[in-house]
Amino acid sequence: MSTSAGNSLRIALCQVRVDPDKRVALANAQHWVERAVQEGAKLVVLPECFNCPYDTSCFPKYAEPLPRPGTTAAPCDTSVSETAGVLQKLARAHGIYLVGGSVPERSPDDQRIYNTSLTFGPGGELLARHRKVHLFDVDVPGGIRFRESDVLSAGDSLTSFALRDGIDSEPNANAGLRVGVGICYDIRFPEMATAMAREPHNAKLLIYPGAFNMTTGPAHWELLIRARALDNQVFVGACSPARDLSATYTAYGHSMIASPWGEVIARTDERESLVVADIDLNRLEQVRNAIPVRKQRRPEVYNTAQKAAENTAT
Ligand SMILES: O=C(O)CCC(=O)C(=O)O
Repeated sequence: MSTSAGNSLRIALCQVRVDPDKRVALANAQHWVERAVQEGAKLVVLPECFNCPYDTSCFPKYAEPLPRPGTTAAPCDTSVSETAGVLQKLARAHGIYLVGGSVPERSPDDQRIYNTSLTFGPGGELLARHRKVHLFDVDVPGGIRFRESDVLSAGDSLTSFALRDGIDSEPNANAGLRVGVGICYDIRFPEMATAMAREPHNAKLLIYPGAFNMTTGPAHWELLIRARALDNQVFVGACSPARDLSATYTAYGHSMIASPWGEVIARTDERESLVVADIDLNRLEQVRNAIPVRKQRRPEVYNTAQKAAENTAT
């Protein structure tokens, strides 16, 4: 069966276990990406911090300098970034789009550390680099306290990439489809998803490598994924690490994909596993035509600062 035919694209989320040994974690990620390829996936996703324990004390130690888009026509220098080299090789060997979860990045420019996602295309080209925009600084009494900003710096831009023609030398009906990328806590910010779903990005699929926890996961993970899908009428895929009770931070798991109708079309539990779904763009158009909220917006009403000024003036 063709998996990028018609108006449909097969995507897979790899809910992998993160081993504290980076080499083992990379080998395990490779194993699961290859399983996703066997399932016919053309766009494959890894979770947040898939090569490093999600722990601020680990980020500086695991951080690598990463390439920027436009600088990797040649193979990534694996002596500089082992992780980028592995991701690039996998994308090229299998002719897939690979959203490489996220990893701690040490910027060669300012030595700051970012939580960064690299996306490679089917030719091994680096298509996108997203630095997490919203850092996870929270304090939930009796639940979880975490402060990414103790060691991480925040990115300052939105990220999307487009699928090109000719995956596997087949004409790709999804050429031009734009995919937006955010990282974990970024999903809590509706304006960010909406900005990616509007021009000039016009993303129809939003991907969030994430690692919710045992306090906020059960409460908010599915709700946020479905909400971002429904309010923007887009597909949303959110990919978590598998739950590991021996880790200092226990990931919730439950990677899932939601449709523009706001329903979950594929999901898993907390174990190491794959989530596979066909993203049907005809379905997206049906939803947008049936309930045309994107055309019915009234931004002039929502601009409350301007409204207040107008009311004062009259
Ligand atoms: O928003 C949440 O509850 C979890 C966010 C998180 O774990 C992260 O940003 O890494």
